[in-house]
Amino acid sequence: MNAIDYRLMFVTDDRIKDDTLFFKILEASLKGGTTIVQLREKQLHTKLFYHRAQQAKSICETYNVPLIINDRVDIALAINADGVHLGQNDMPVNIARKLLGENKIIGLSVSNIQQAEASNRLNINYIGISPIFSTNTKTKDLDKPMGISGLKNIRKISNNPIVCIGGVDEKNVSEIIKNGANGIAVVSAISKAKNPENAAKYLKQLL
Ligand SMILES: Cc1ncc(COP(=O)(O)OP(=O)(O)O)c(N)n1
Ligand SMILES: Cc1nc(C(=O)O)sc1CCOP(=O)(O)O
Ligand SMILES: [Mg+2]
Repeated sequence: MNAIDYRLMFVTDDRIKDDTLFFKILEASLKGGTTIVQLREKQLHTKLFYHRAQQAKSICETYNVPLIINDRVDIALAINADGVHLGQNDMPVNIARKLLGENKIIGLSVSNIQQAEASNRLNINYIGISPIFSTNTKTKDLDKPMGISGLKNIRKISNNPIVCIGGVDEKNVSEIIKNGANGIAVVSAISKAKNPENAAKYLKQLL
């Protein structure tokens, strides 16, 4: 697998139901310099998720940016996505790896130091510190924010690239990177911006 650029992960916003707007924002984020996209749909039926994934893949390919799928290994396989992002309660990493093969990206959420330690023994490509700060975007199953001190502790022991998610915006991105993260993952900082392309550009400049 080529080296993956984890600097700016745009996580799509499943609050946006209108497909035209959804893909307009995705494309704007790519024009602004998003380096990797995570398609996250918590409510869509499988068929609609699959169609969104297909269209997202074709857009990402135009920009030569990898696309990973949140939670759903089956959708990732169906569209030949570049990988998946898994949480602690999603499909076990070893099974996902068997299904996807060695050349796909697997990201895993970690919310404490024990999970970060355990993740060193897994065949993954990056960890997502989840959440780094508080967020209104995800309301269910959200762990306590780890903050910069949590990031520092995990940086000391982790063998994996680190991507931070949760409440990340232009005000805190520099501090996150200074303290050892390889990248940030954002929903609202791009999807809720008046101009998503400029928002992505600005975040990218700060990285
Ligand atoms: C980069 C990144 N890190 C963490 C998460 C959270 O994943 P998960 O814990 O599975 O929660 P859901 O996103 O599925 O609600 C993430 N999506 N991306
Ligand atoms: C999808 C997701 N997972 C999180 C976790 O901590 O597990 S926080 C989150 C949403 C992040 O949205 P925003 O950039 O708008 O704060
Ligand atoms: Mg999940």
